Amino acid sequence: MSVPNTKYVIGLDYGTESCRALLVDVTNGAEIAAAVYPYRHGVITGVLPETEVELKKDWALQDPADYLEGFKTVIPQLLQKAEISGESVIGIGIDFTACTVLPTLADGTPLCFLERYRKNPHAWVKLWKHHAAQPEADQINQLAMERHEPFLAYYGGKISSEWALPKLLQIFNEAPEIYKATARFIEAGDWIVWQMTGQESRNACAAGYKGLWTHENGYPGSEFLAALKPGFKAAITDTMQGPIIAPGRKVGTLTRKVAKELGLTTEVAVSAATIDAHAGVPGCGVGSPGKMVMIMGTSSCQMVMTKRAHFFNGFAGIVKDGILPGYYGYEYGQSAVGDIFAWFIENAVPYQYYREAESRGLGLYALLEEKAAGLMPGENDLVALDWQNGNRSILMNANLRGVVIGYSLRTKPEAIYRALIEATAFGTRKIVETHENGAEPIDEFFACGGLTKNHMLMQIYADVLGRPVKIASSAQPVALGAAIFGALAAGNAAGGYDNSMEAVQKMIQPAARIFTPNERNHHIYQNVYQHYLKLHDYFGVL
Ligand SMILES: Nc1ncnc2c1ncn2[C@@H]1O[C@H](COP(=O)(O)OP(=O)(O)O)[C@@H](O)[C@H]1O
Ligand SMILES: O=C(CO)[C@H](O)[C@H](O)COP(=O)(O)O
Repeated sequence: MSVPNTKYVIGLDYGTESCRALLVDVTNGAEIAAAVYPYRHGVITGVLPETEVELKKDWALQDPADYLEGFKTVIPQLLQKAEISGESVIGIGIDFTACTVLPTLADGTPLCFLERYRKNPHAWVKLWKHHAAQPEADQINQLAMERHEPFLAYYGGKISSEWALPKLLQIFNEAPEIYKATARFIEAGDWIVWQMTGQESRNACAAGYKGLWTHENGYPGSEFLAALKPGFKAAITDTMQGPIIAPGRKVGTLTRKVAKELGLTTEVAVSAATIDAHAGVPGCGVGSPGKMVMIMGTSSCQMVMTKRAHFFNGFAGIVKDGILPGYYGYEYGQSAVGDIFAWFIENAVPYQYYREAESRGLGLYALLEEKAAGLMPGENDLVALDWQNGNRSILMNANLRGVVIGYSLRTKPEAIYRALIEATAFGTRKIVETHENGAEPIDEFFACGGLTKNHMLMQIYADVLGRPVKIASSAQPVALGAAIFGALAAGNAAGGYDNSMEAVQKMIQPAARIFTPNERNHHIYQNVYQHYLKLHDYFGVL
């Protein structure tokens, strides 16, 4: 039951596999209720739903109907679970995976909702992990280097095939009729805000990290676009324009129709969207520079803020005020982490392990964690590269692939599983060293995301980094970070906040657990990491 006069905010975290929601007491960040909506169509690969249309390799799509069903399912569930009335909700914040983009008509109707386009894969949402636009990214990088385009420096010297412009250029190259019908090419986070408020916006976070927009220079000019492809020169001005609004700023309030459908009022302020990883920073209680937040899920992102801008190769993006206002936000990433472990479980575990797990009432993750925890660092004699879905940071090349060396006839599945986990930790260490060499020292590490429930994995990360890793107090820190942006959009007058630092201090509890490095293990990993670096430098130049 609600406490009289308590005000609440809602955080919506649209991850790769599901929409997670929190109802939060705005005065202290207490998590009153939680709800999850697994996407009905999940990640679309292989075949387009309800058709026989086959998708090529490296394609990854989603159905925007799942996103609508997401908030329409979880928000009423929150109110019901908390037994509160909608009148006490003052704000909503939304974080979304990015660059997850869709083509729509001028009124926001997704092209894949229209019968005439539904069978064309280019009419659907291109999920952040859609890597089929690598040739377009290669062309953009090559031309930008030749023309000394200023935007390249803001992406560490190379943009990813995951970003918006390669994906739009792929549509232009492969589906002219879809490109012609595209009035808006919009981030899914901004599209959801649009559906809720009727107001179109482009959040400064995704525009900066994924859309080639910079505070200093705006979007790349039409000359550059025309040099890419003559008919492409108006691509950005035609489809990606819209007011650039920083996360935490109010875009609008719920429309009457949406408010009624959700059981909320039309007074509810909706913040500009942000990227899921970036919401994890305030959600972990970080509001100042020099602290790296690792958001560890299907993929991983490593976020850190600095007082001033440093330009060097290897980061995925730098945006002024991109994470929180007043600082430069750096983003790094690993395109596959949890995905690697899911792939291993689905493809490389013998049936005896499934039978053992079933007979003991364990999940496969738990069984593998138990067996792999029994191995000492280095005992598996294996070294791996974590590139099953390419390398985002620091090499920015989606064509790279995974490597495991050291197999013997004695190699067991748990040894391989542990080597894959160690490889993702080495990949994170390479990112940390690149940032500290190019920018400023990192004095604290925080982690959140689905992988933090694997304590063996978290201990390996602490041992490989040689640094303590603090685990977020919240079970859903990304959604909590989104709720903070909802409180900022509502503002102090409505019971929220006007200052992000105050919101973080009031709404976030101290870390739930700290994994501290085991010195002996760290010493062993120092040697194994040298082998990782040799593989990294040898195979990283594909
Ligand atoms: N115990 C575990 N150990 C390792 N990986 C796990 C474990 N549990 C889930 N995963 C992986 O975590 C990923 C989901 O992460 P999560 O943060 O929950 O979702 P999302 O990436 O959609 O935000 C999946 O790739 C899954 O394979
Ligand atoms: O590139 C991104 C952030 O900048 C994607 O949003 C992120 O990699 C996807 O996160 P998750 O794997 O946890 O869904």
